[in-house]
Amino acid sequence: MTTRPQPALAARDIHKAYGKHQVLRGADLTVEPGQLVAVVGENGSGKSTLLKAIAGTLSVDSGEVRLGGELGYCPQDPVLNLNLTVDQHLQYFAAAHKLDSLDRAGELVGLLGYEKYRGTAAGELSGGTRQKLNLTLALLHDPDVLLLDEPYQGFDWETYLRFWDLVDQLHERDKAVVVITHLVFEQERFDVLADLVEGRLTPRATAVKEHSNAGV
Ligand SMILES: Nc1ncnc2c1ncn2[C@@H]1O[C@H](COP(=O)(O)OP(=O)(O)OP(=O)(O)O)[C@@H](O)[C@H]1O
Repeated sequence: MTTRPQPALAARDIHKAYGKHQVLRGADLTVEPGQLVAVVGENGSGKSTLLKAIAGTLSVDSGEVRLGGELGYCPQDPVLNLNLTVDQHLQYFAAAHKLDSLDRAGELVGLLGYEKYRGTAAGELSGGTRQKLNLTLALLHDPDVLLLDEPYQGFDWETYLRFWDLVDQLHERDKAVVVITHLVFEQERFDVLADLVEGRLTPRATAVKEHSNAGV
């Protein structure tokens, strides 16, 4: 008998209603290590609700989420303390994750190109730079499973391309990455597109990556 390696993420039969509005109706999502999955769907179809449910920041009505490693979650709206500087955020999050150094933080700040704002309070940052900090905080502890909710909102083109360099590096290092996206032109970057329709996910292997194991 062969044993399959444990998936990085397995969400099963997730149901979530807001009052009488049933948003998730048995959504399933399995992501293997090294897999890059896009969650696509119309506005209001429940993509952010699904990521919050998987991240555990929103309680669900039923269903189960299993993680094969540490989780990093980049929510759509940055959760920052507007009075704290970029460096203070990095220090506090590093302490919360019990990291020995800020090396990875420095690397990420350099990669996303916002070193000059390290001493600036979050409240004084532009929306795009705040989003860079939001993404940095999600990646700081080098998680195995990453949930990114439209992570490049407000990024200029150069930063957008750097974001994809970063995702490529994570992909190569066998991290599992789930990205909510609206951009049709970037969909070929993914191993799997998962359509969220009527509260359930349906996988499609992307044309260029049909070899990959569509794990939804
Ligand atoms: N806290 C809440 N209370 C009540 N309804 C909510 C709440 N959050 C979301 N909803 C509703 O649930 C549905 C799904 O919302 P969600 O934000 O998950 O969709 P989405 O697919 O991420 O949308 P978008 O593409 O616009 O970001 C929407 O109809 C939304 O109005």
